[in-house]
Amino acid sequence: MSQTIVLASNNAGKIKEFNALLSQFNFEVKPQGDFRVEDAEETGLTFVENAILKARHACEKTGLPSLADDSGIEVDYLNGAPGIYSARFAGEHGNNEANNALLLEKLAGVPEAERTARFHCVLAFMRHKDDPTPIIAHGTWEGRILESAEGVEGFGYDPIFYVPEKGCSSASLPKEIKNQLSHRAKALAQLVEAFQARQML
Ligand SMILES: O=c1nc[nH]c2c1ncn2[C@H]1C[C@H](O)[C@@H](COP(=O)(O)OP(=O)(O)OP(=O)(O)O)O1
Ligand SMILES: [Mg+2]
Repeated sequence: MSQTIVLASNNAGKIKEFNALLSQFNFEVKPQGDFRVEDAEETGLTFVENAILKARHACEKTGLPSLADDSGIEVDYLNGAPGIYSARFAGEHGNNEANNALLLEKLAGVPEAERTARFHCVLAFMRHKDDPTPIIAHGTWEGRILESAEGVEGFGYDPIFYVPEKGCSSASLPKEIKNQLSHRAKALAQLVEAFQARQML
């Protein structure tokens, strides 16, 4: 019998990646949209708080265990912005084109060496809405911000995120490669270790 886990996200790009990344496990992972769960309010001041808020909200609405992802990009030249506000950087939540355009504009004329950035992904797994010990995992992916968009794969900031180890943007990588290298892949590997330590796998 496979256990159902709700994926506490309404982001289609993330949901696709999780489907691929989680296919090796014996869980049935269903996006919260299947249960008509709407976005939780992301009022936290850290990725960790927001991930817990989202996971708790999905547990509350469905009565099932849930996994949430709060992620974003930290740009050194902007002292860490957009960070936890990545999805709403240009104002409208989830407008990737506007977010990318604003980030390129803020970095106009900034030399390559000062364009360093990293993606963060924090995962929170909760067994139920009152779970006092959510499992938290965190992965990062180092790169820098390009001067213009490149590539059509992925989502969000992928077209303007340069991956030094591959010499191209993350939107130019086949999804299998992104899923080996990304902040999300690393966080998930950490989550799996925590599941193993708790004898959940
Ligand atoms: O691999 C990635 N490649 C490109 N961009 C990415 C990635 N991972 C996160 N990001 C960006 C997208 C969004 O601007 C923000 C996440 O915001 P975040 O609130 O966690 O997600 P969201 O509101 O889109 O969906 P939801 O909260 O329903 O999971 O960081
Ligand atoms: Mg969100």
